Amino acid sequence: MQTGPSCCVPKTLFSINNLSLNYGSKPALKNVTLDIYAGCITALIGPSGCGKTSFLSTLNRLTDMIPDCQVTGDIRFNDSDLRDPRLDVLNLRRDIGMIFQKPVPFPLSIRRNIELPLREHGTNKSGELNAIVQQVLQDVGLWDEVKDRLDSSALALSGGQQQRLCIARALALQPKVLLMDEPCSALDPLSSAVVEDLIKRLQGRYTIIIVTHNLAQAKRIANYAGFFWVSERAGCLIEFGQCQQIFESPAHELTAAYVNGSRG
Ligand SMILES: Nc1ncnc2c1ncn2[C@@H]1O[C@H](COP(=O)(O)OP(=O)(O)OP(=O)(O)O)[C@@H](O)[C@H]1O
Repeated sequence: MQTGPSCCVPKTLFSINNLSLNYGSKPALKNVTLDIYAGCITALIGPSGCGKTSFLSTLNRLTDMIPDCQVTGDIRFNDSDLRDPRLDVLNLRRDIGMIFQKPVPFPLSIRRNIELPLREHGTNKSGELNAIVQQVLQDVGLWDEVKDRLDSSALALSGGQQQRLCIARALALQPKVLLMDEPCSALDPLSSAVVEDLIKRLQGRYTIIIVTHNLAQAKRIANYAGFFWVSERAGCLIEFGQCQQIFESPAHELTAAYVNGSRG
């Protein structure tokens, strides 16, 4: 099986130090420290409940919206304090888009799905909107499939097409980062392969952090991988490194057991 390419010169985009997260009194993440490199695909792997989604949600401050969720530790993004309470969170989420497991198009036309966030961020000229709609649909390989029905409901698209539309909608805002939470797991195998190919093509232009339970997929597309585990009832990062190293010569025995299928 092919392993993901390694990034040439790693340049830190997120620097995360001693990140912990509690839901009320229940710890979900404990002392997570790692760097995420610009332009690379980083896969987060590990068994259910080890805090991968919680970790992802701290990176665009979605955790702010969860009552009783407390985050401690340091997250630097582009050398700025991402946890600074004065930070403009709307702008942060423009820079750091999120794609969810289940595609969530708005119940609007294909065109309006992409235009809506653009209009919210101040782009209103129809020529500019049309150009962006075409560009991002081409970027996700959907243009030829939908160019004759841009004003039809997005809900009539297949699951895989809906997921590519959601990625196009995120790309329209010209993010630096895409956070992807199991973006293929709700799709049939063919659609999943199409979305996976798309993610691979986006590597280099965007920094991508993807949570996946599909180890073969992580191995195929990621440059770096982080392995999470539950230890003393909280999620923790056991090992982080180049994808090939994590899968072929893991330093930790738990990582080896997980990637070889004997644990998790
Ligand atoms: N909003 C919440 N309130 C309370 N507990 C939560 C909340 N979200 C997650 N948890 C708990 O935090 C822990 C980590 O959950 P999280 O979803 O981050 O793990 P995960 O590794 O992404 O799991 P999965 O692979 O199943 O999606 C789990 O024990 C979960 O039950």
